[in-house]
Amino acid sequence: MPIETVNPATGEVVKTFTPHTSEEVNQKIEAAEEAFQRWRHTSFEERATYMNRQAEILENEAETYGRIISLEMGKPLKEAIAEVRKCALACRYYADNAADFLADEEVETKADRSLIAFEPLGVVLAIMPWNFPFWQAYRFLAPALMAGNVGLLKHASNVPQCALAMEEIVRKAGFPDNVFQTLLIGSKEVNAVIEHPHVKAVTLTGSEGAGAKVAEKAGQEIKKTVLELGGSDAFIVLEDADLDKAAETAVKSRMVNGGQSCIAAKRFIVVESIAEQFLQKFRENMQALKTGDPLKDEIDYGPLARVDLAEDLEKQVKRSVEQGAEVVLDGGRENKDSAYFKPMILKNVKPGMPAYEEEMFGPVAAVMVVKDEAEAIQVANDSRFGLGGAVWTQDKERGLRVARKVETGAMFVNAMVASSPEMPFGGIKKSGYGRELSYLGIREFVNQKSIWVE
Ligand SMILES: O=CCCC(=O)O
Repeated sequence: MPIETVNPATGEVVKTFTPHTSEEVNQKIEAAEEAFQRWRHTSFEERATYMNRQAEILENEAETYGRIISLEMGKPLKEAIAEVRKCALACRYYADNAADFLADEEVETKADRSLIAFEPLGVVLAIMPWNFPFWQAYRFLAPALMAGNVGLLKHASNVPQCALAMEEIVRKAGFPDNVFQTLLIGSKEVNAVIEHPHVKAVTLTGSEGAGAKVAEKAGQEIKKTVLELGGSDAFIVLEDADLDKAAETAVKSRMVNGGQSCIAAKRFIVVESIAEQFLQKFRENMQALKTGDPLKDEIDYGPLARVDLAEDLEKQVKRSVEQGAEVVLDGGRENKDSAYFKPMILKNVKPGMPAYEEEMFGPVAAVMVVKDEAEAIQVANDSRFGLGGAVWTQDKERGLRVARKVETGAMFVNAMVASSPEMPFGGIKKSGYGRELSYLGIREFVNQKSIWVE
């Protein structure tokens, strides 16, 4: 795919970029390694100073960067601004806590002294997606730099301006040269970067296919990976749920980022005694959403990020309907050249249908009616994915019990799944492995070293 900015709202090619040559990439890797040899010896205080300055830049210029996000991938400007502000939170969180998270841990053994030290690994490659082009990169960047690592970003080909903007923000914040650089390369060039001896680890957020390829290559090179892949989160509505709140949140959770979020609710598993009531509210709320120009304040969702993504979603819906899914809210695309896709709700979604088995990365909700809590848990777990999920019940203890039985990296009771700097983020099954955010995230790319003194 060419590296270019295409405005998904209009289809206009706004700017094209010349990819870095392999020689340029090698120079950047060498420069990253040189930067690492100095950066690893800086204090947490010094790193935190730059990180906090970076947070200020993100907060003060949230609209400027938000506009780049909206231009490149089509999310409403207000959501893009919120995304940039969330990055500032992650910067401040790790600026405040990294020293504690990575402090030596004394351990009682028969030695005179034994401890676990956490030391940076070196150059880490981050392969990031277009859906939250700032947030996904920052949740790597903030802990990685605070730990004393340096970063190389290979961003999705449709968000080069976002990638370059982040490099610029790091520079403006005063970080030393080359601690964070963007590589303008295609996915074919990634293997050579992973192979490079200076590159010590890889983190990828993206598709299952991309994750498998990167993990395979990194495995050959014996390099650590963290993979944050797809999700098909269950949204379980039990008979004692607050249905108004559940239906309102169901829409928010399906439509977050225009439906293009790995942790968006995708499978709505509803107990039969309240299914019709829930569905009616869900449908009404979904129908009320407004679309249009991403830069307009009054819209709720913009276009999908690319026309081919809208085409793929359309095909998944078509195949599901051919196999018996019932359309209870009709939507989809108005013309074949458009990336706009109106929300849809499908009912009677059954095993074997794309809406049941695959991730639907756009505004299509799959509804499954079940007889009780036990069947809801069974259906929720009948998925290749295991990223997040939600359960709705007014009995919090029951919610907690159900949450423990659903096989995912995160469960939310009476709330939509969302990431926050304090809580670990990541999945199980085909949703990947490893964790981002929290103290667990910063410990992924460090040498957890045992030191024994007699
Ligand atoms: O697409 C997945 C990440 C979404 C988020 O962290 O809010």
